[in-house]
Amino acid sequence: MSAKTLQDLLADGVAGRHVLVRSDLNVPLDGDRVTDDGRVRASLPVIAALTGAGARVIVMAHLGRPKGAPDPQYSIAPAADRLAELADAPVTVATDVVGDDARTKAAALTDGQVLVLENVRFDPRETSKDDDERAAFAAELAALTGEHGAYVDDAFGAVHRKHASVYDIAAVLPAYQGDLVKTEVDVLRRLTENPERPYVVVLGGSKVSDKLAVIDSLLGKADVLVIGGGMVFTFLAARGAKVGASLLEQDQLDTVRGYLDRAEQTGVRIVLPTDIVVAEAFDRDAAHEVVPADGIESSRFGAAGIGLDIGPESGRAFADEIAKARTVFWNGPAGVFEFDAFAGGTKAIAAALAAVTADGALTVVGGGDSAAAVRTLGFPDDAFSHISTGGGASLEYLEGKELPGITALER
Ligand SMILES: Nc1ncnc2c1ncn2[C@@H]1O[C@H](COP(=O)(O)OP(=O)(O)O)[C@@H](O)[C@H]1O
Ligand SMILES: O=C(OP(=O)(O)O)[C@H](O)COP(=O)(O)O
Repeated sequence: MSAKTLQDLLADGVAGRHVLVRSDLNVPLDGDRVTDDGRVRASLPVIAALTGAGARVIVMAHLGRPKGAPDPQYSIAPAADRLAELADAPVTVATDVVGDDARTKAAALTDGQVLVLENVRFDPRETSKDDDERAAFAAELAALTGEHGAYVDDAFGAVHRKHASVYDIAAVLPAYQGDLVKTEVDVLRRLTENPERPYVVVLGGSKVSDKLAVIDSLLGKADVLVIGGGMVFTFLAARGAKVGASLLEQDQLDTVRGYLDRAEQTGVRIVLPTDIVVAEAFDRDAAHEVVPADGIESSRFGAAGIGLDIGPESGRAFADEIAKARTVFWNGPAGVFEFDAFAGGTKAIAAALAAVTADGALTVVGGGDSAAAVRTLGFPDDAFSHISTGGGASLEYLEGKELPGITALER
């Protein structure tokens, strides 16, 4: 069965009804300053369509990965405040998720107003592996909508999560797909259905354990896998290099060796960096130097050195690969781009992607931080064919995996 859409909900009529909208407001912060508001902006059209039709909108979203309890550094408030600045409708913010404040403010909503709940991950049941716990939390979220509530999933970046506010809630309330999810899926479908070749996938970032598994399936789909970011060190270590204090998934070494072997057998090229920018510490002003990728511990920082970017030679080699592509998907910055000294690799990739886009290739940049990276490095959104709000979600879609947030709507 195909999912009902926002248009179906609008046609049913929403005036006076409470509508729970799951948005992805997981924005990068510097203290309580939003450094890239792309996800907030992407969530606005659905909220505006609903408020414009007289709905009482309750937005639920997560921010970061708190440990299932309130934690001020992960408060949704900065993202919600940004939403309040950008939205055409009046926006209030609750100080809890399903507690007294949320219930009181939800009940007080009038037509066309918006309430943003505190970070849904402040409640441990949101991400629980226990179906009953998640269902109980979903029921409490649904109860905020009173009698004729509805649910809209517009959080593309979180559709790969089997969480209460993404998955279980769709079994409690009439559920509809938001336009953002629909648009994202429509673009990604073009990458899975007969992509023009060469098809290059560029991976990086820090959610290494989440994203390593994707490589297995991409080996059957892409022609070239270009790997940078925190993911690189598990590959370098799998080939026998010492990686100092860099990010390393020790228990994935055998898996990665398997990927390298399979790539060789199947003729897919895995392109790894040949040089690395190694730093004394994970810090904006840390001393740093460029060393060969197989000699990370040969820097003056020895085994304490941390690889925070690919080196300039690797940046050029990655750009060359991208220049030959007709289809490119990129998720995950090549280095810690938030610090100028370690943004070179990400910049080289972004520039190569922009050039090949201008040359007619289909290019998709996916992920909260990847999108933030290209914007903070000064690339306009139209330098790429599409900037997706979801990194892990896009990758799992490209893998052909079932996405709980999408199947829940099709039930
Ligand atoms: N070598 C590295 N070591 C540690 N962190 C890294 C490294 N390279 C990139 N990163 C970090 O990865 C983060 C983004 O990763 P991720 O969340 O996986 O990407 P996205 O949000 O685009 O899916 C950035 O904050 C960046 O600083
Ligand atoms: O930032 C997100 O994903 P992304 O970094 O893969 O783009 C989404 O908000 C999901 O967050 P999560 O990976 O903590 O579940």
